[in-house]
Amino acid sequence: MASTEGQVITCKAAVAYEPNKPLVIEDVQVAPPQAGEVRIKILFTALCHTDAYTWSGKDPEGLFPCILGHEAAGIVESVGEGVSEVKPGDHVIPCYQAECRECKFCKSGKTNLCGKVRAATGVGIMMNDRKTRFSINGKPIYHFMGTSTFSQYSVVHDVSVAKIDPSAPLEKVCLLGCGVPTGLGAVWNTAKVEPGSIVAVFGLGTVGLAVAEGAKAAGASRIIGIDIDNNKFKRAKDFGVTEFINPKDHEKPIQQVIVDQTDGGVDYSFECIGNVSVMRAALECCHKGWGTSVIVGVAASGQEISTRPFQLVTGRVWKGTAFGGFKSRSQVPWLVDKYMKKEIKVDEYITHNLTLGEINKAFDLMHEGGCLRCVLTMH
Ligand SMILES: NC(=O)c1ccc[n+]([C@@H]2O[C@H](COP(=O)([O-])OP(=O)(O)OC[C@H]3O[C@@H](n4cnc5c(N)ncnc54)[C@H](O)[C@@H]3O)[C@@H](O)[C@H]2O)c1
Ligand SMILES: CCCCCCO
Ligand SMILES: [Zn+2]
Ligand SMILES: [Zn+2]
Repeated sequence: MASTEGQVITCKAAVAYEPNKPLVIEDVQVAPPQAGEVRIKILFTALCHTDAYTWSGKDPEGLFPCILGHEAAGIVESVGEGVSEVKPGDHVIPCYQAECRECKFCKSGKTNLCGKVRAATGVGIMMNDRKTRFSINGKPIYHFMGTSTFSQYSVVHDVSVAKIDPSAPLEKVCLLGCGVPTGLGAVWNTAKVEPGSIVAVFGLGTVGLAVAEGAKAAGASRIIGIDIDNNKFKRAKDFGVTEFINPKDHEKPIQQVIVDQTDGGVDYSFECIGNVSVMRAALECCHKGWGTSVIVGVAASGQEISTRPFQLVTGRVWKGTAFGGFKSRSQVPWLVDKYMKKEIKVDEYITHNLTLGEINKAFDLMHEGGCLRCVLTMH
């Protein structure tokens, strides 16, 4: 039993007090887990663009002050009443996409979404008492996405914790908390790309590269990478991209360029940016009759997509994905096992390693073209 069980833990955390203001490393109090909750010692966390999106203030669900972070790995410190699937000492990955296995969503067999704790995680609190477990000298600090991994300790719902192989390197598999599974799953679960398919990937960041890796594993015959930064192509080839198009090199709309180069359009396309104009292009570069476009990027609140209805009437399919359609508690352990068997990449997505104290520098790096994922050591 941890000596801290049942105690308030004071630890370091990066607090977002206001949109776009630097994160502040503070001594934060983390209350013990209540019923159905798990307190995790976060050892490693990566940064994702969705953290930056909320930090920017453009996310209506963004509440301040809060502790961001949702792509991490750690060890269970203590559990609340009724928690049976994890115990202190277990190696875990916190999951912003919960999996209760009891709600209408979990039982539908049609989605990886789960409704059990969303009403709380969407407003930065915990289900049990609708309060936060974080505070600074008595002042509450909101949770984020039910994970808040930019803290040395965090409290999450038990349905949002995936128990993983304890031999897996936490400084690597923390990436299996968001971006990499999202890209792989967009291909394997959401689109179900078949061997021989022609695939277009818009945006060659971590998510887009994971889409390319997933498409290669699915046997795609061509994987066309589209990015406005030419420097992305060289590295993208290592992930499976076979051709590269920079929209800036063409007068014609990018969807027309792709249609012309693929005898009528691609079988599958993936938007991995969060740009609603590109989402339209990604749909319209798909083949008439069957082409399917998957929206992965997170667009700013209030943004809307548009196309001519005839694009869909003539057979194109427009869909989206959250966490790549993976059921978190069930499939994150499977992804960790695939990594351990060298069947999927993780190391290759990590371009920088910093410490919690350097988190603002890490966010600056994230906005630089050369950064895919930066992993922070939390202790
Ligand atoms: N749906 C989900 O579950 C989920 C999960 C993780 C991330 N996301 C979202 O996916 C998106 C991508 O994440 P990421 O970490 O790979 O981001 P990233 O910023 O690292 O990559 C985006 C890439 O798009 C390129 N780009 C920008 N504008 C472009 C344009 N107009 N045309 C072509 N290329 C363009 C950039 O050069 C960059 O290479 C983000 O919006 C993120 O919030 C969604
Ligand atoms: C729930 C869909 C969006 C999650 C984005 C995580 O980066
Ligand atoms: Zn993310
Ligand atoms: Zn559920």
